[in-house]
Amino acid sequence: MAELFEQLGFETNPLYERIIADILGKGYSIVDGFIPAQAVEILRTDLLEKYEEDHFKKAAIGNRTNEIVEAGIRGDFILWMDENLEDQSQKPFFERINDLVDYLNKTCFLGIIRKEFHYAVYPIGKFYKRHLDTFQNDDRRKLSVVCYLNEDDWKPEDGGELVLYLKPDNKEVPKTIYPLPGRTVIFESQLLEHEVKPAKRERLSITGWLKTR
Ligand SMILES: O=C(O)CCC(=O)C(=O)O
Ligand SMILES: [Fe+2]
Repeated sequence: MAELFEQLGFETNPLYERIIADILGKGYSIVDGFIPAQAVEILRTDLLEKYEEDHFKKAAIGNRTNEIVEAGIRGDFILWMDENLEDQSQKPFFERINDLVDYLNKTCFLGIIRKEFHYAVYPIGKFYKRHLDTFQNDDRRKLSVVCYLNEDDWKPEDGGELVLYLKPDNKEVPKTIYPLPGRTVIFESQLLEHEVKPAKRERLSITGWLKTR
């Protein structure tokens, strides 16, 4: 394959190849430093500014046209991001995502033509119960992408772990992932149930989906 890519003038990217192999092999990939530290800081400042200006809303369950706020299921606040606004703080993030999407489309025939991302804040004590990132009658979400924007001194005791419920050989194996700044988790939206454990400190992130259609 590498040789064919070479003939086509296509350069293989070892990191993206690792992400693809992870997802195909175990359904998820964790990439530390996917968002460089400086960009994380700029995004965090942007998020907090918008949060303090009250632009966020209580996150709902169901899709965008059928939303129900259920505090017993999820307690985070979100703000949808709009790439077209060309917000300078968000530009490096979207460039990074678009580069990955281009690569996935060239190599995996995933046909990702849409994406949606939102900032999320989990205030202290808030969580998101076990769920799947797909809706009834809507299977457009292929990959879920979560990028953490927490402070550098985030510790395991701060809670807010993402738990992926893996099912190798049909046996359930929980995988706990700490929301460390710059860390990005990519997983199969339709296959992997997951939850966010209660945050013991304000927890900041970007969550999004790479979609077909
Ligand atoms: O923030 C996370 O770690 C995951 C968030 C999540 O599962 C969601 O927003 O659907
Ligand atoms: Fe989710």
